[in-house]
Amino acid sequence: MQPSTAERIARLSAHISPSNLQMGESSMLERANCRAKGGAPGFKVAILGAAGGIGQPLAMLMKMNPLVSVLHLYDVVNSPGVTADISHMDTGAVVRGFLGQKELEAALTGMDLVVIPAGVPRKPGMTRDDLFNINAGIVRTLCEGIAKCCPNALVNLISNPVNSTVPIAAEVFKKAGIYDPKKLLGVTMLDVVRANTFVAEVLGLDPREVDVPVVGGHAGVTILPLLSQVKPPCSFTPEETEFLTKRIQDGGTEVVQAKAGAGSATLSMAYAAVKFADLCLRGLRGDAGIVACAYVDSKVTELPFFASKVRLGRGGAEEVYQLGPLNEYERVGLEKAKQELATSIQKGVSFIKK
Ligand SMILES: NC(=O)c1ccc[n+]([C@@H]2O[C@H](COP(=O)([O-])OP(=O)(O)OC[C@H]3O[C@@H](n4cnc5c(N)ncnc54)[C@H](O)[C@@H]3O)[C@@H](O)[C@H]2O)c1
Ligand SMILES: O=C(O)C[C@H](O)C(=O)O
Repeated sequence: MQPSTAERIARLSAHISPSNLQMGESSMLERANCRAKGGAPGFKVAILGAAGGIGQPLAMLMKMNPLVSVLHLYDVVNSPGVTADISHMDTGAVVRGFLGQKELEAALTGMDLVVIPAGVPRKPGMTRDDLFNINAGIVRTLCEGIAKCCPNALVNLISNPVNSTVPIAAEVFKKAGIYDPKKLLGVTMLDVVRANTFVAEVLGLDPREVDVPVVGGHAGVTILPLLSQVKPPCSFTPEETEFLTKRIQDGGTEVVQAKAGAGSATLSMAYAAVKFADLCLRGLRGDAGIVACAYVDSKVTELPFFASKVRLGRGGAEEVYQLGPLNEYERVGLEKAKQELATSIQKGVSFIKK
C-alpha cells in the first residue's frame, strides 16, 4: 500500500532532532518511527557517546544490523553530523540524532538496548583507573537518564574503567529503585576478541574457529584468559601461556602506545561492541544458547561483580556460569585479579554512596 502524504512528510523529517521540530511535526515524527517499527521489526538501540572514536564505527555497524529498527545517536558534540552521515546508509534502521544533555531523555525513551562508549580514553602512561575522575560522573549522569526514561533497557557499558563504572551504574540504578542485575553488562568482549586472535596466531588457526574464555575484569591483571579451556582443545607450553596471558592483558596498552596520544582502541572495540550487542539482541529475541563473556553482578566469586560466561536471554544475563576447572597458573592469576577488582569495585560504589 502507498503511504499517505502525512506519512511521506513524516519520513522526510525522520532525521530531525526533536528540539528542531515545529508544532505538529513531532506527531509526524512519531508516525515515522511507527512506520520504521512496522516496516522493519526489530529493537530500538541508543548509543551514548556516538560521535566518538568508538561511537562512530559502532553507529555504522549497528545501522547494518538487521535486528535494529531504530537507532538513536546521542553525544554532547557532533551528533547531528554523524547522524546525517549514517542515516544515508540504505539499511533498515531509522536513525535519529540527539545533541546535549537537554536531549538525553528523548534519546533514551523507549529504548530496548543502550550502549555506552561515552567518556575520555587513555593516553600513553595512563591506567584505565586514571580515567575514573572524568568518566565516573559521565556514567552517573547517563545512567540516571536510563533509570528515568528506559528502566527496562539492557545496558552495555563500555566506558572505562569498566571495573568501576559497572558498580557505579548499579548503584545509580539501586538508588532509583530499578536495578535489575541481569540487565547491566560491562563489555569485556574486546578481551575475548583479542584472546581469540592471539591464540589463533600461536596455533596457526583461523581466529573464527577459536574460543577463549576471558574472566575477571577489564584492566591489567584483572583480565584473566582461561587458556586451559580454549576451544578447540589444545595445550600450551609455560612460555606460551605466559606470553599469551601478558599479551591479552596488555592488548589495550599495545594500542594506546601505537596510537601515541591519539586515543585507545576504537575500531576493534566497535567491532567487539557490535558483536556483543548483537548477541544481546538475539537473546532479547528469544534465541536459545546465546553465551558470551561479560562483567556482571555475580556470585561466581566472593566479589559482587566479576566477568565470566553468561547466558543471554529475554531478560538479559539470565545465567552466570561458574569458571570451571582452573590450572595452577590460572588459580594464581585469579587471586591477583580478585585483589585488584575488589578495590576498583569499592571505588565505584563509594563514588555514588559518598
Ligand atoms: N570496554 C572496553 O573494552 C573499551 C575499549 C576501548 C575503549 N573503552 C573506553 O571507551 C571510552 C570512549 O573511548 P573513545 O575512544 O570512543 O573516546 P572518544 O573521546 O573518541 O569518544 C568519547 C565520546 O564520548 C562523548 N562524551 C563525553 N561526555 C559525554 C557525555 N556526558 N554524554 C555523552 N557523550 C559524552 C565525547 O563527546 C566523545 O564523542 C573511553 O572511556 C575508553 O577508555 C573501553
Ligand atoms: O586500553 C584502553 O584504555 C582501552 C580499552 O580498555 C582497551 O582494552 O583497548
